Amino acid sequence: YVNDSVKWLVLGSLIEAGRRLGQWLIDRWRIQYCITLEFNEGNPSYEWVVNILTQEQVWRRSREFRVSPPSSKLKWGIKSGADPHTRGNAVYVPTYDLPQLFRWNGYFMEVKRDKGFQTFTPHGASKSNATLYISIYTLDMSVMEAFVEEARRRYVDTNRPNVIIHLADTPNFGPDFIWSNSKCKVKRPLDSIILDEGVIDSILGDAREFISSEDWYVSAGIPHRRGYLLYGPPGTGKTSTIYALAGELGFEIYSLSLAAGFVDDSFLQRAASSMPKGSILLIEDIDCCFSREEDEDQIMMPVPGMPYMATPFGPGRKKSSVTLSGLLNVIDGVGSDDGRLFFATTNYVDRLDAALLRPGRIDKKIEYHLATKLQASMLFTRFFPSERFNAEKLVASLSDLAQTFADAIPEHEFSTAELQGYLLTYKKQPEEAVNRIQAWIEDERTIRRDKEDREEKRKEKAREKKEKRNQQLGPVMPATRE
Ligand SMILES: Nc1ncnc2c1ncn2[C@@H]1O[C@H](COP(=O)(O)OP(=O)(O)OP(=O)(O)O)[C@@H](O)[C@H]1O
Repeated sequence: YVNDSVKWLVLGSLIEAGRRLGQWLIDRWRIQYCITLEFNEGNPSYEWVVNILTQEQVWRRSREFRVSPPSSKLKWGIKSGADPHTRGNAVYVPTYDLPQLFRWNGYFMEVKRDKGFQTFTPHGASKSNATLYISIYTLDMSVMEAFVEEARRRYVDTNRPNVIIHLADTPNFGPDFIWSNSKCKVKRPLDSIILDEGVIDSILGDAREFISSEDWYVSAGIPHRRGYLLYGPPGTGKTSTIYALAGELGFEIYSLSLAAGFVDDSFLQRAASSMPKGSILLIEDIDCCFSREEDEDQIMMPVPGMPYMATPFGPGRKKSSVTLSGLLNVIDGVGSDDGRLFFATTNYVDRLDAALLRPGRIDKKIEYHLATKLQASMLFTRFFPSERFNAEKLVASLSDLAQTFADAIPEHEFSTAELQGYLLTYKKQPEEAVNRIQAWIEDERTIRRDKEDREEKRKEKAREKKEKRNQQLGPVMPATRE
């Protein structure tokens, strides 16, 4: 009995030792003959690899799926030959928690996904940043590059009918987790943007000329970058112009707003440096990082523990955490040798610093205006094209209606977005839209007057509060260093 036990013990030990040796050999073999690539969610390359895995149908043998509504951020839903009109009730996202083996170009590869850790933003939202690991069984390093390049190329091809807009709209807690949200928009035709004649063509021509003259920039020793500032009142088509241009040029947009509290110098720097070639950096509300000394509502807030020191920004004041030097550093660095485009938008051009506006940073400034009569007429015609409306049923012709509509619209008083909003309420009744326009204008004017009165009262109250507080505090010393 003892002999038998010893025999089994020795045999068991031998089997375990053999198993460990086998595992060790497999691990050694993997380390020697396998290249592993890591793709982090929030980095553009994650989207590329997801797209190629979807096209290669790597998920065919997957048995675990996460079900998402189709309206959610569809990183995995971007299918080959993406049809923007396809509608399903749900999207099935393979989880890849177990390694999946597949072949690409004759090479064996393995994909595994790590769910990542849950991060919580100061606003309470949670997000996990997943990581994909792709192991390629080869000694040839060039396969790695070929795979990533192919993934990128296919991603661009897949989304050719669309414009991809990456948004940095969540505070990030990791170095690679910046572009947290991607939207896939159907390309907007340039002629659907109603602007003064030649405006769009001049920007497009300028951008094309810039893209095609990389060699010239290099030989002249000039950084290959081009900056555009689109400024003017809200709702006049600045953002729409950039989206339409990106579609025309086949560029992806990387968009962030300086008004977002979590965007600071370091975030901006990382965001700009994680953009690939052939993309546009779009900074909205660029005026946010310039303080306004003339702001009447500034409330001097006492610094805790130092009653005679004060900071100029009261609670709730929207001031970006990005500094001017941080912003300029990013603009100077954006694609200095990569031919990337930089677009900025603002509603307050007079608040911008001259350092930002100098050529080399902003090369072209385009002003947007509130709608003219001509724009109103063109908008009307776009809303009510003659092919869609049976002219016989209308008392007046569509062109006459467009003219009457335009005549009623005062020049430079309403934005194109406001007119669009009005026309949307009558999208099937062109005559009704014309008949009611005067009443709408009167209503809008009353609403604006009321708003202005309220704003005036609010400012008055803030001024009184400020004076009262200053009297209580005594003289306010500026916060200076000895
Ligand atoms: N000139 C225009 N031509 C066509 N559509 C326009 C125009 N201006 C505004 N619109 C429409 O109004 C809406 C808002 O436009 P958009 O976001 O481009 O304005 P914006 O100038 O960027 O505003 P903001 O300064 O508030 O960001 C969009 O749906 C767009 O289609």
